[in-house]
Amino acid sequence: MDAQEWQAEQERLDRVTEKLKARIGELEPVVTGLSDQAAELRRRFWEEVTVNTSSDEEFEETFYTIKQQAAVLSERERRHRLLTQQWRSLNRLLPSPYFGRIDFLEDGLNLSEQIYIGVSSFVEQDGLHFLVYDWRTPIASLYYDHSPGAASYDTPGGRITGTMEMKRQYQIQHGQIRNLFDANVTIGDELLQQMLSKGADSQMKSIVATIQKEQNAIIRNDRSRLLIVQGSAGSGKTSAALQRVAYLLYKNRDTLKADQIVLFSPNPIFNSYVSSVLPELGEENMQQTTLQEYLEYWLGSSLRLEDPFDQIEYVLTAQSTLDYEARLQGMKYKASEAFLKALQNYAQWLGQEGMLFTGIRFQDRELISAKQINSKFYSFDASLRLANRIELLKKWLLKELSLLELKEREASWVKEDLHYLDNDQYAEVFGELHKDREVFDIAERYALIHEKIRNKRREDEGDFDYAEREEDLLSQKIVKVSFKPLRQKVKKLSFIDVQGLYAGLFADEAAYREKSKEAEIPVLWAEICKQTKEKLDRQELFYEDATPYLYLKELIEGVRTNTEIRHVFVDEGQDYLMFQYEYIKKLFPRARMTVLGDFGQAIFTQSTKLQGADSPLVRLYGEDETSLIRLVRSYRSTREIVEFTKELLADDSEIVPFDRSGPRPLLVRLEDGEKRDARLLKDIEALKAEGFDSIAVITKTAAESRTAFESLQKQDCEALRLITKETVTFQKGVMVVPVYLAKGIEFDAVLIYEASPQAYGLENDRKLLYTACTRAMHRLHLYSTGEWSPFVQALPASLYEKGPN
Ligand SMILES: Nc1ncnc2c1ncn2[C@@H]1O[C@H](COP(=O)(O)OP(=O)(O)OP(=O)(O)O)[C@@H](O)[C@H]1O
Repeated sequence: MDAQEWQAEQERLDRVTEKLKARIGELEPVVTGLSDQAAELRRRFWEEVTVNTSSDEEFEETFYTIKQQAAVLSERERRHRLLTQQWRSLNRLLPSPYFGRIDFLEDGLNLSEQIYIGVSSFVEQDGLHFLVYDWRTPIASLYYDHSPGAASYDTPGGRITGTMEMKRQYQIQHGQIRNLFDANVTIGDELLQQMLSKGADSQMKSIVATIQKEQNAIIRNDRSRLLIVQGSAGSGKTSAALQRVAYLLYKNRDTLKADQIVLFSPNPIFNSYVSSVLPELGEENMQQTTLQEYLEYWLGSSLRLEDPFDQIEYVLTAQSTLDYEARLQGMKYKASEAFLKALQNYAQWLGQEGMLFTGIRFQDRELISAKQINSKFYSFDASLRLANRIELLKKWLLKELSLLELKEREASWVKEDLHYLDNDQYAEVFGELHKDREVFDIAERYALIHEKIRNKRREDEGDFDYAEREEDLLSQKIVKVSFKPLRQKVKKLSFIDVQGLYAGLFADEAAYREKSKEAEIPVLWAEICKQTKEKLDRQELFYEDATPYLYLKELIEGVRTNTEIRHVFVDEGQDYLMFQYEYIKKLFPRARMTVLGDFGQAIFTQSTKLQGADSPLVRLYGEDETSLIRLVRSYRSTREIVEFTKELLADDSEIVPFDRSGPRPLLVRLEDGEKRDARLLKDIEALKAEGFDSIAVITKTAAESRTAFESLQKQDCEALRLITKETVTFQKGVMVVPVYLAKGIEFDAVLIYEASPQAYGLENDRKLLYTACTRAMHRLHLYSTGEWSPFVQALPASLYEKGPN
């Protein structure tokens, strides 16, 4: 770029910066002023209103003044919100107002427009000229989708075609241009190079300046009900998902609020890792949760749910015994479509017989027995759905409770209780007996007049039957309060013994066949039954039982839904079962779904393929409503690391490294654990000295993490952290972490603690090792105290260096 051109750009930047400053300066007093005004207005609300009710006209006038005052206040508050938002986004623009420019000549026009793109828009005072365009505007997609030449973009009014004459990128800091690139093919590899060669951070960064074309397609996809993104490790799935949230919030800003979007994350630490991207883009965070949290919420507190991390820990660490085999078979079966069908058949069977209820008890007495409930239930029209009959049953129970409550008022314990009431309860009843005495002066005056007009006195404690009425009311209250929990239980449908019903499926094989009409029963069914029941007897639930349990519950009780949510994002989507997708779909009937995942990283026992003809996910909403986007470029790791990790996968997954170079992965074999730890610590020190400050020692399991942590600590490793499933915030530093908790996160350097066949020997371990290694951005080391894992042994020697011991 010649100096003159650079100079011209800097001058333009200076002009924009000046205008930004001026606008911020203008807004500042207005923003603070408006805020003070609104507060003042709220404080003095009643002073501005003269309440006069002496005549109808006065009354009406008072009413209108109040309404007017409220409208003024709400308008001030709205204006304040808008201006504050504007003021904030201008402040965000100030240090670096834009990152891109395109010159676009629209067909049919003879003058090309210079379009500068930044994190939000900045318009001249005239309201017509955009000094900066928000990256989410339709025209800005030119920047992401095209290189100079013929180009087009879509607007709500149709497609605009033309010619892109130039595409330029900027790195601006504190109002100074640090770098300028004229890009001709994709969005400047050079800028991307610079971004990617930086160190890992404790928080994910926004990528708006360098979004790639295929990522832009994900971000702006508006068509499908279900968008599936299958992308290799480090291809920017999570990044694209977060920018997509920002895009949706911008595009639908009048109708969509951040809390109408939910992101399902793989673990709590990931939540913390991604939580700053949207605020950085000036948007509020969407709701973030884990499926576990959701399942626990809907299960209620009666059952303790195993979490997926304990489940995977069991799978990875337990010995191969009959119990273990049965559990694995159980997990597989309980995730299958056959089991889903079995539950549906079971629900049908329950329509005819076998429902289980718990009686309604009160003070050691059975008010309504389970048998009564049962016969009432089966007295309803058998053609009605289970859930509808349950609804009728609930209504009936509430009615019965009202009748019983009425009777209960006469019970001797109620009379007893009357003597022990406190003053507050009396005061409450007094208030109720005098409830037609108004609190406000105006209203009381009105009531007095009314009394005179109707010539009817209001009731009073002077009345002869006051004491009797007081006692009645108090008794009524006492019983009502005692019955309240019963009513609540009925409303929550706790009279259905769902736990018993679920356990009932696991009685014995013959019963199961009858209830579920299932023909193919797992070989170790007896063992599976025993395990499931034992767990339930302890008021616990295996993780694999959680979704089927809730599914059965909903078949009986009716589906619970959340109609507020409009967009659901599922990250690490390969780790969810079809059962769980069905559940999420039902839970959020008005939402569109975006599922992001990588089958190469499917480390849980059961997983869902996201693409291909055999992907069950496509059946969720049907092919017509589903789009699939594949990402194959990997941005996280250096070329050498990607080439190494790619070979770890047995299939021919297409994974293309971004061309950023670094040292080849290092393999270090040591005689024993002690030597390995010493070597590892030395390497950590060397990596720190090189400037890397996010270093992870990755183990296969949590148990191994703990051992590694303790033994490394003994050797005096400073500030080492152990990451467990309880860890909720992600910080930079040196840490020991089991691979399944490092999902979705990245580190400058990754050290695989033990890459021997004992750790990664079975076919199931392949993806674990792959997932662990793909967390590395710049350096990857593998250590072993024995042989190398067969997956490492199979790699061509040209892909790695062998370290000195
Ligand atoms: N267009 C881009 N510009 C700059 N950086 C990018 C871009 N796309 C991805 N990256 C970077 O690549 C890294 C990986 O991105 P991200 O975590 O979104 O990938 P992922 O596909 O979700 O990975 P994984 O499945 O392995 O967890 C991040 O550091 C991200 O900032």
